[in-house]
Order: sequence, then C-alpha cells, then structure tokens
Amino acid sequence: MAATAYSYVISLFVRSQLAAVAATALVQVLIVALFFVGCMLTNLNAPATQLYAWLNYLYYTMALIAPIVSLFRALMMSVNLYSLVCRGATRADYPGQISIYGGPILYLTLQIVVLVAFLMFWESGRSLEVFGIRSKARRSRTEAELEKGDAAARYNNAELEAAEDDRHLAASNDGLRVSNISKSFGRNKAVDEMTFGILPSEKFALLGPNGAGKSTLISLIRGDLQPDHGQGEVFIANESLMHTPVAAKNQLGVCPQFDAIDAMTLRENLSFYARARGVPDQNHNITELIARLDLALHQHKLVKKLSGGTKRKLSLAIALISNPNVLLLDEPSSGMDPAAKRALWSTLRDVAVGRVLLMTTHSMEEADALCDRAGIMAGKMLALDSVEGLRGRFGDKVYLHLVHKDAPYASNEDTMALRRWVQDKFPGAEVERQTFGGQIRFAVSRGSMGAAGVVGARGQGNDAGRLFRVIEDEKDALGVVDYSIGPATLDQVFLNVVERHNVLEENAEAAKPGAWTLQGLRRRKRE
Ligand SMILES: Nc1ncnc2c1ncn2[C@@H]1O[C@H](COP(=O)(O)OP(=O)(O)OP(=O)(O)O)[C@@H](O)[C@H]1O
Repeated sequence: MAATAYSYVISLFVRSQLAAVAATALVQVLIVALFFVGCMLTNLNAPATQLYAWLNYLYYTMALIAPIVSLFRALMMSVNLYSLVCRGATRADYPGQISIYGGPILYLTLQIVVLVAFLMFWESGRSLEVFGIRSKARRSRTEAELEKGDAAARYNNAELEAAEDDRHLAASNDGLRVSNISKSFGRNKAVDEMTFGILPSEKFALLGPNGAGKSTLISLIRGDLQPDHGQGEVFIANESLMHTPVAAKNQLGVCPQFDAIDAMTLRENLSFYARARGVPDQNHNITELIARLDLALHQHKLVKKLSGGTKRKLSLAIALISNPNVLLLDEPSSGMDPAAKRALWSTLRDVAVGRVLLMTTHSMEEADALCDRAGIMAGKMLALDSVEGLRGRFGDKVYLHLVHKDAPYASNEDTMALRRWVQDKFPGAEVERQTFGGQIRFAVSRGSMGAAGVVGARGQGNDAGRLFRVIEDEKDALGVVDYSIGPATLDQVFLNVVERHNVLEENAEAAKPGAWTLQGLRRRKRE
C-alpha cells in the first residue's frame, strides 16, 4: 500500500503513465542500490561494537525516502537467522520488536498515513492557502483588486469581448464563470488570461486550432490542473473551484476527449461511476440515462465490443450520471459518423436544458448546429459572441446557389452563360470549380458588392436582401428557376478570426489525413 501511494505521488509530477512507472521503478531501484552499498560499506568499516547501531542509523534515515528500503530490510532480516534471533547476549523472542520487523512495519504504516493524507489533500484540489500559506505572486495582487470585482481591472483581455461578456459574468452565478485564468507549461503559455461566462441552458462552443489550449482550459475548469501562481477564479454553479473545490467539482460532469471507460459492461461502468459519485437511487438513474441516450440494446455488452459512437455516448452518460449543473464536453462527437453525430446533437440539445454546456470541437458544423455562443481561442480568447454575432462581425461573404430551369440536364452553354453572368455581375466572386448540369455555387464578399453595383441596385436593405432583389430582377432572363442565399459559414468566420490574429497551428505538417486543420479549411475556402 505504501508503495502504491508512493507511485501515485510520483505520477503527479510526471507527464504520462509510462513515465510514472519508469520514474517509480528507477527511483526505488536507485534508493535500494544505495542502501545496499551503504550496508556493505558499514559492514566493512564500522567498529564491531557499533555495527548494529550504524546499520540502524542508515536504515532509519534511508527508509524515510522510500518504502522499498523497509521492504528490503525486512527481506534481508528474514534470510539472516543471526539478526533475527540474536540480540547481543540475549535471544529475541518476539519478531514484532522494533529492531526486527517492527521497524519496517512502523515505517510503512506511517508512510501509508502520510502519503494517503497528502493525496487526499491534493485530490481535493485545495491550495496551500488553507494553511495560511500564500504564494508570492498571489500576495502581490492587492486584496482590493480581488474584492472589487472591477471587470476592467481583472479581465484585461484588451481588444476582446470581455466587456460584452460582463452581462454573462454578472448573471452566471448559477452557471460557469471563468475569470482571468492562465496556464503555462514551461515557456509555453497554453491558456492566457481567459475570461468568459456561460449561463444555464446556454450551449457554448470553444473553438481553436490544434494546440490552442482548449483541453488545457477544460482541465483547469475540472481542477485537474492548477492555474499559474494560483491566480484567476472559476465558479461552477456559484461554487469557487479554488476555495470550495469539492463542492464545485460536484456540480461538474465531464466527457473527456478520450473515452475513460473500463473493461466491464456498459451498465456496470455506469453503476461504477454512480457509486463513485455517490448518486442516490442509482438503478433508477442508470435506467433513465440508458433509455434517454438510446443505449438499451448495448447495456449488457462489454465496452470493448462497442462501436466508437456508442463509447462516446457512454462517456456522455458517465458525465451525466450525477445530474450535473455544468457539462464539459471535450470533442464529444469525435470518431462518429454523420448520422450518429446528428443523433448525438439532438440528445445534447435535450440534456442541455437547465444546465451549462461547454464543448470543444473541431467541427464548425457541430458548433453551428448546436451552440448559441462560441469563443475562438488560441491561448487567448480571440473572439467571443453569439454564433450569429460572430457571423455578422467576421463573416465577410454571402453564399449563393443558382439552379437553372433545365438542371440537372442543362446544356454546357446554359451553364457557361450562368457562370459568365456571375463573373460579370460580381467581378470578385469566388465561383466553385464544379459547375455542371446548370447548378452554380459562388461566394460574394461584402466589399465587392459595392464595386459590382449591387448596393445601388435598389439601394435599401441588408446584403442578402439586396442580392435577392438583383437575382429576382434577372432570374427569368437567365433561366434560373431556384436559388438560395446563405450567410457566411462558421468555417469562414473562424478562418477570418485566426488569420486576423496571425495564428499558427501546432504540428500542422503532422496532422492526420482527414483531420480538421487550418490548411484544410483554407483549401476548402479557396475551392
Ligand atoms: N501536460 C503538458 N505538458 C506540457 N505541455 C502541454 C501539456 N498539455 C498541453 N501542453 C501544451 O499546451 C498547448 C495547448 O495544448 P492543448 O492540448 O490544450 O490544445 P488543444 O487546443 O486542446 O489541441 P487539440 O485541438 O489538438 O486537442 C500545446 O502547445 C501543448 O503542447
């Protein structure tokens, strides 16, 4: 037990499980080797009358560093009859004596208590402030600044939408409120003074290129990572993650990027997490969730036999098991086919009622279809608004689709005539390469509409309205029977925002084929 707790403590300071196993093994082997060498040198050099005393000093000192030393001493004793039985001129009659197995047992017991207490403290997410210890950086912030709640002083996301988000921050006592939180890994500032708030029943998408810091931000909100210098605040349903972490975490349900599920059946997994989170009336809750997420057919299957999509649903069910007020979803639909995605979105719409839903996603389509608000980040928050607001501010194109009356059998001449009309009418228009069968899709930037004289066509209305009138006026002459005019896609908004901030994507060259990348979006934008 002591060794397990010891390994757990080491794992807190390394980056992966493999590194934890390697570091634990290495540390213990090194310490036991040192102890062994120390024993040998003591045997060679200590005066005969002092030998046992010296060996005891060595043991009681080194055993403080690692439990393996106690185990090693007990093993050495067990194979040495003399040291087991003889105590100077007398005979040892009790193996539990402190100089026999009692010493190692006492040390191991104390280590279990100390290490488990440390782990409980660590896992509770409390900072050293509970003991009145405050970090230098924290002390340097004036109490007045923390107490005043002056958004301008605290949320210095300069050009950004912190001010716009004040309404949310002020009103989101029951929701999620993230204030001025940062996280660095060495020199890499993964999350840089993030501030935003989400109200109950609101669905918020966190968007950003690879390496933008989305997962790091989720880990900060979960309390898995501590923010830099203990600064910043996260309130989850009005509970402070920094000051009342257990209460705050009880309000959270998390669906991580990688399915954290065990080799049991689907129902057993849910039952395990329900017990772990102390859910009352577990059977009823599990049955409800299984029905709601349409998992009944799979409930007795081993999870390793489930499809990727069903595993994602199980992860979502685990996140929902304690009926949390705030739901964090890290790329919830990754690995799902389009039909499964749509089914999941509809489920998410249902389960989001009355609670905060914060999701990270690489799919603009998903953010567009599901979320009310979105934040585009790359370390810092670059843009934050409702999806429509972002489209209005950063989507500088309008998309059109014209259908000829003979489509899909329109002649090449008719199609080319349509194409020529588009190019004459909207000189800067980006026309899709594949225009055949009498259908043509193109995008017109708002800037080029004025140049094309569209603004002057009838003078009034918004861009889509003006285009609508231009096409209505000419559609009969062109033989157009059907057409649609749509706003900028979130893809385009996203690209405009990251290009404006000159954001580079992490590991762009190494991206997997088919993965969502800035390059992929740029290519699609050009086509
Ligand atoms: N434990 C860690 N140690 C060191 N650096 C880290 C650690 N976790 C993340 N990073 C770094 O922090 C930055 C943000 O990573 P993060 O995983 O949060 O990005 P992301 O937006 O979630 O990316 P993706 O979309 O690819 O999942 C990256 O540069 C990453 O290399």
